[in-house]
Parts: sequence; C-alpha cells; structure tokens
Amino acid sequence: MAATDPRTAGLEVYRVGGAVRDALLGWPVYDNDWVVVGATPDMMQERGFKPVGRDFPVFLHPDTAEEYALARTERKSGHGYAGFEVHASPDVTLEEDLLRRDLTVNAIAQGADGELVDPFGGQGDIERRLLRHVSGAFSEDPLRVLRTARFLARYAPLGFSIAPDTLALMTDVSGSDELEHLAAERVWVETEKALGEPSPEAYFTTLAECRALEIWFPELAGEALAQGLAAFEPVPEYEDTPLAHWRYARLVSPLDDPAREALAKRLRLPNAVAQLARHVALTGQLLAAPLATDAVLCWLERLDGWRKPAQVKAQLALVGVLAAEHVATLEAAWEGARRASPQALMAQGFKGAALGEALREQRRLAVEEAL
Ligand SMILES: Nc1ccn([C@@H]2O[C@H](COP(=O)(O)OP(=O)(O)OP(=O)(O)O)[C@@H](O)[C@H]2O)c(=O)n1
Repeated sequence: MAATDPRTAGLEVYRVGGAVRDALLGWPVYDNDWVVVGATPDMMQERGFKPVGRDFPVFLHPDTAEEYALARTERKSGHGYAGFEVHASPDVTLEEDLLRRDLTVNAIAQGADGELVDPFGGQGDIERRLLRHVSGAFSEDPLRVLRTARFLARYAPLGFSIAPDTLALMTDVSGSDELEHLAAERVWVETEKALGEPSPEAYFTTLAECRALEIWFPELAGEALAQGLAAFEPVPEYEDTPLAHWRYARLVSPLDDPAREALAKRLRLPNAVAQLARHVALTGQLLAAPLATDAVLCWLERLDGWRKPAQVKAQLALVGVLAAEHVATLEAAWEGARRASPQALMAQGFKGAALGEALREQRRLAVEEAL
C-alpha cells in the first residue's frame, strides 16, 4: 500500500512490529504499525497526518487511521515513563529504531517492496521459536518484563520459549526497583491481555521464574500460584463477562479475603473485576461442601441476589461448568427466595427489625424447600 498511497509517496516507510511478526507466523494481521525514516513532523502534517504522540512523534494516517511513527532512539534518564529521553530526527536510521525495541521478533521491518529488514535475527528466532531481547536496552522499560511473559502466554502453544539470557535480564529488572515504578493500570492491562491468551498460565509462571510475581502479585507467590492455576479452568461463557475476567477471578479464588482484596487494591482493578473475584470465591466456597440451607441463603445474600439478579445469573453460569448437577437446585432456591415480599409482610404489620427477620425467615424456608 505504501507504494501507491499518495500520502506516503516519496517517504521511506516500513511496516514494523507485531504486524510483521504475526504475518511471518501466518497469523491474521488486523492492525499495521509503520515507521517513517528521514522525515520531520512538518512533512507529516503537510501530508495530512494527524499528530497523536505526546511523548514521541506518532501520527495517524488520515484515511486508514494506522500509526506512523518517526524513527527514534530512546534513552532512559529516570524512573517510569517520564524518564525517557526521546530523540527523533531525520538522521535516525531504521536500524537504530529497531535496536531500541524489546524482542527480536518485534524488531523486523518490511519495506514497500516487501523486502524484510531484520538486523537482529528476528526471523531466525521465529523459526527457533524464541523470544529474545534485541539489546541491553530491553531493561530500560520494565513493562517489557510483563510484555515478554504475555507474548509467551500467546505463543507458547506454537512452541515458543524465552531465551535464557532474556529471562536473566527480566530477573535483573525485577531485582532492581524499576518494576515497582510501573503504574498499576499498565500492569493490569498487560495481565488482562495475558489472561485472554491461549496459555495464560505461562504468563504467571514466567513472572514467578523471573521474580516479578512477588513484586506485583505477592499473594500469588509460592504455593498459592499452583493452587490458583489449578482453579483456572473451566470458566463459563456468560454474556459480556470477558474470559480474562473469569480467569482472573478463578486464579484468585483460593486466596483468603484479605489477600484477594490486597491484590485488587494494588492492581487498582476495575470494580467489576474485583467484584467478580469476590463472587467467584463465594461460589467456590459454596460448592466446596454439600449444599446447606444457610450456606445457600448466605450466598444469595452476598450476591445481592434480590436487587441484582444478573450477579446470581453469572454465578449460576459458573456453577454450570463447575458442578452442573447443582444448577437446577440453586436456581429453584433463588426463585423461591425472591418471591418473599416485603410489601406483603408490611401489610401483615411487620416493620423495622422484625420485618427484616420475617423476610429472612421466608427466604430461608424457600431455600430449604428447594434443597
Ligand atoms: N514496551 C514496548 C512496547 C512496544 N515496543 C515495540 O513497539 C511495537 C508495537 O507495540 P505494540 O503495539 O504494543 O505491540 P505489538 O508487538 O504490536 O503486539 P500486539 O500484537 O500485542 O499488539 C512492538 O512490536 C515493539 O517493537 C517495544 O519495543 N517496547
């Protein structure tokens, strides 16, 4: 497309990153990233590209909305993302831009003629099924520890592993205080993506191996990880609840409540995810023993089942994959208990604490009947 596109005619443009990698793997490519060598921001804007980068010069193509970044080098000068010195100028070469990237498989460029530029052996590493860092610059961005673990969660089924030297670098980064300086939201974004991949357990076992797990997920370090991973599957398909969120909730379901909440707080989880994790833990506890009236009533109460039916339905979907034989019973218990009506009891003269007690007793009887 670059060859015929008037917007990029005369510019030195390469397809880079994930698009080239996935095309070489024979995977579908939905989204192209481009690097532009020898250009200035003015040249891009004159051609109608829209600047979007705050920290470095990136532009959106006015027609395709794909990202075009000017070739740049980066140097670490402090902690976190504020601490990057970016140098983008027309004299930065393609090789220099590729050198600053994380993994060799992500550092392959493809010219308009289809020719690959691969100075760091990315194609060889794709053939060898190896995730390998490009250079020591890998360590300048601690997010790459999580990204590499996430790529393994995606590509492990293809036979990929992490090169020992790269794992050693990841361990060094975890041992410095760099990883702690990441924003919790970025850690969650990587984790959420990893949880949606074909081998999510590879993400967590890799983080354990390079000792990053104990920094961001200390509650899952050691024996807790094996327990969490054993609880990973199966999860249901339920309306809009993403697979990644079910898996997260199952992973942390063996933890005790304070540990689960501490993790949610550290990761600054979206409320919906933290709540799902609580509910999934409740369901796990319910199913760990034979169904008993008080336990079922308590489960329904803690799911806020009278006011929030969707929360019970989601957990019934989970019961459907964990202990299908209980679904009909629990559904009947819930339907029965929901029929208890505060209005009817008020009409009979109940009020205040006595109303609450009478209501609970009616619900208890309905649950008992269903069991
Ligand atoms: N911390 C990062 C983030 C990105 N990159 C580089 O920027 C490219 C694009 O990054 P991104 O879009 O985040 O990832 P993709 O590789 O495209 O992967 P995905 O398939 O997950 O989108 C990567 O391939 C890599 O070359 C990097 O070196 N270090």
